[in-house]
Formats: sequence, structure tokens, C-alpha cells
Amino acid sequence: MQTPAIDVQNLCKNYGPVQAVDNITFQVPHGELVGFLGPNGAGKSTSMRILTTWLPASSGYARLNGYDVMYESMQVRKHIGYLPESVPVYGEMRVREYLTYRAKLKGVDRRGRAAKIDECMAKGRVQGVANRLLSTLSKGYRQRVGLADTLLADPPILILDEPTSGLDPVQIGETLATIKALGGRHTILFSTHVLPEVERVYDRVIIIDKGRIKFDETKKAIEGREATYLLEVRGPADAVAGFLREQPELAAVEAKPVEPDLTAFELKARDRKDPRELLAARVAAKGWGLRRVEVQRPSLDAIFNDVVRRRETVAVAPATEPAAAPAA
Ligand SMILES: Nc1ncnc2c1ncn2[C@@H]1O[C@H](COP(=O)(O)OP(=O)(O)OP(=O)(O)O)[C@@H](O)[C@H]1O
Repeated sequence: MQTPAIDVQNLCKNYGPVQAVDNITFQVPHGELVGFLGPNGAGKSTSMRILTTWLPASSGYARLNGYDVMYESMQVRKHIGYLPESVPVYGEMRVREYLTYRAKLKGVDRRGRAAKIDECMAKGRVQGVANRLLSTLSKGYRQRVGLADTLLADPPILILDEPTSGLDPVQIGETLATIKALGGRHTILFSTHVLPEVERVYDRVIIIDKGRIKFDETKKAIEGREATYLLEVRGPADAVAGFLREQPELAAVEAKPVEPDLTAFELKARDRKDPRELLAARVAAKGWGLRRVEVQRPSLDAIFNDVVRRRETVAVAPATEPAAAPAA
């Protein structure tokens, strides 16, 4: 079996009494584009800092391209491009100068260096600010310089912590397009708490909350999840509900009143066969009014809300959110 690009086993990190990462395990195969989601303080940045060797784990281990982040950190660094949440600022340097400095540090061959920097500036869409001082750039532009930086040594694995933070909607779209284009050739783990961003590009999503992995599924599995059918029927609610429950194509029927005479029915089909047309005809034949027929598949948004809401419902003790963390 091929070594996974990212292999995380029972990883834990505590900051004193705060369990920031609590026993997480996952593997990412080569070329997969993984959205790493979670609310504020979930443990995304901490996990990413451990994977990129900037922070030691309290226990467990992580390997990138087979190299242990703790014991083979220099090898790991050669295989990754890391965009931290806050890109370090060398305010007195100009963009091209900064990227040249970074390329030298990363050992990018002198002969191809200038061309590589141009290529990465194009991918990060920062050619227009090549001669600007970093201190004069907006956070969004600095983030894009950071993205260009991660690509300089052509690393197989990219770890991007909030790559779209501070960008305006147009820039977000462009950055997501860049990330999507980099997927496949690179293995990418990118964090965000903005769901529609992930929805546009991901192959797989991992949701972390309170340091634990609460959800881990591929796009294919999410899209193949069982659908719910929604029928809004005008008529006597009890009679309509009884009628629907008799239909052999349906496995479950749940009624929700909308107006005195109007009821929404959420239905699950047997054998995953779409029953909408059959039901529409039968309901009409009974003389009841059909106001809405829809198929609903669980969106990432609904899944995320479900995961986070479940946490809030289950919590019996008041949340013990620690005081603001000092910058790492
Ligand atoms: N240096 C630190 N010292 C103490 N606690 C910390 C430190 N860094 C992070 N924490 C705490 O660890 C938990 C996880 O934080 P982390 O920054 O990893 O979350 P996150 O998911 O990246 O959040 P955000 O989306 O807000 O960046 C939080 O409760 C945070 O307050």
C-alpha cells in the first residue's frame, strides 16, 4: 500500500489545562484536496502547526510523505508548503525581493529561480505588486504573497491555514480557483470556517470541534447520502399523513404543519428510488392540493450545523473556553 501523504495517529496537544487537539487520527492519500473545517478555537491551527513541525505534539504522531514531524522535521519541511494563519511580515522588503530571499532559503536552484518566482507570483496573482513594500500591502495581498511563497520549492504537500482570510469576495473566488487547480498535483489540507468556500473545491471534508474529529467524509459520500423528499399538501393533515404512510415506496413520513390546512411532509424513500412523480399523481387523484415537491440532499452547511448543534445540545456544563491565546 502506498504511504499516505499525511498520516496522523492519535495526535494530542494540550496547552496546560486546555486540550486543543484531542486524539485525532486521519490519513490523506496523495493528491486529495481536504477542507479542514471547524468553528473558532476548534484546534485547526494547532493541528496544522504540529503537521508542519512548528509545534511539538503532546502525544501521538504525524508523518508527512512517510517522515515523522517530530524526529525528521527537516525532511518534512522539504516536502511541505505551509501558509500560516498570519503570514510573517518583513515590512521593509519588496514582494519580489522577499520571494527571492525565501526561494534561496528553500534551496531553489539559482538557474531556474527567477522563472520559478515569476510562476509562483502568477499563481498567487501578485505580479501587479511585485515591487511594493510588504508593509504597504493589505492582509489579503500578504496572504497571496504567502501562497506564492508556499509554492516556490514545488512541495508535494500544501498546508494552508485560512488561505482566504482577509480577502474580498472576488479575491476569495480567485484563490479558491488557484487551490482547486493545485489539487491533484499536490495534496492539500486547507482550513477555513467559511463553508461555501469548501463546498466549491473540496474532495473531502474533515470537521474538527473542541479538538476532536466529528466528521470525515469524501465529497462523493456526501453527495451520495440519502435524500429527503419534501411534499407540501393542502388537505386534512391526518388523512394525508395516513395515506402517505400506506404508500409502499415510502420508508418514513414526518408531518410538520405550515398553515391550518397546509402540511409539509418530509419523506424517506425505500430502495433510494425517487418517488416524487408517483406521489404527486396519487395526491392529486385524492383531490388534495400539491403546493411543493422537492428533493433535499444534506448540504455541507447542514452537516456542519448538525455537528456543531449536536455539540451545543449535548453540552451540560458551561463551555470552558480558555482566555484568548497568546500569539504563537
Ligand atoms: N499558545 C496557546 N496557548 C494556550 N492556548 C492556546 C494557544 N493556542 C491555541 N490555544 C487554544 O487552543 C484551542 C485551539 O486553538 P486553535 O487556534 O488551534 O483553533 P482554530 O480552530 O485554529 O481556531 P481559529 O479558527 O479561531 O483560528 C483554543 O481553545 C485556543 O484558545
